[in-house]
Amino acid sequence: MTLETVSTSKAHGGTLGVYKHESTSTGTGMTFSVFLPPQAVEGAKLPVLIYLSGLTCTHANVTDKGEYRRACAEHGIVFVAPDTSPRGEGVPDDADGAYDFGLGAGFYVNATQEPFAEQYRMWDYIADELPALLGANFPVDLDRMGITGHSMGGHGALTLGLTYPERFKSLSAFAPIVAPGQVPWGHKALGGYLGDDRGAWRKHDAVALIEDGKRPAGAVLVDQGDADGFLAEQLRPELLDAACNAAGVDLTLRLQPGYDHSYNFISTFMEDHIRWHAERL
Ligand SMILES: N[C@@H](CCC(=O)N[C@@H](CS)C(=O)NCC(=O)O)C(=O)O
Repeated sequence: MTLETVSTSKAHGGTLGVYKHESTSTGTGMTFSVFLPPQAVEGAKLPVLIYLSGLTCTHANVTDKGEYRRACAEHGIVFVAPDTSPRGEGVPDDADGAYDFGLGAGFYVNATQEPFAEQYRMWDYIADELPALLGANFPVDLDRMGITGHSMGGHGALTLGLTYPERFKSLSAFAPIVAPGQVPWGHKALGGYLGDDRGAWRKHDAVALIEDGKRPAGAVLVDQGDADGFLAEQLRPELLDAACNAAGVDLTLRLQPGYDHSYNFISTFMEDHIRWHAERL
């Protein structure tokens, strides 16, 4: 597992790095960023937070606009931002080049449908390969790992956190797709990657996972802007609220007045999410 360092730069007393490696999950090169806070001194093992990005993003969107570094430096959290899909020569994309499927839209599943099945293996990448890579190359304590994300990445965080509560000890999301089986983005992505078997979709649908008995490691924080243009059709946080209420899952769902779907919203509440994870890791 060789890592290539693309860049490093000092920030808030720590180091922001961008790294590349050849992924065994996707069979492609994958790029991610890591912020090491100043507490990352020789011999330290720090809690780590993985942030999964949304549609159209690479590692760079949250790295440039997420404004997480000051809070991570304060709380001693390592922040990791992976890409949202495999990329590179020969990696298939949406047939029409649409933004909501294919490149930049891996939806954090292992695809079973051709021509995506070989490389679109973002579930394995985030659940297994990336943590192992972090453990081998950075001063992280994998027993103190949390997960968060935005929109499609919020969906990834919720489904991974619900499926592997022993791995992801803290969980939050910004404007997540909570029930892809019930909304257009999810129908397209889960149908395209997993085929027509809706039973397979349920393993990648946070609301269905809760209905089917999965539980997160602890309480869950979700922030959602009420001026988000995707709220009513694609995100539908009320479905998560209802599932959590029925199942006794401790969900803090905050509807934030006036906020949209952008990084202006995410960066506003990022500090709260870093603190949420720091208190639980
Ligand atoms: N306006 C976008 C829709 C996709 C979108 O809003 N993507 C969100 C995540 S779901 C995002 O973070 N975009 C990148 C950014 O704002 O930097 C498009 O049509 O390309």
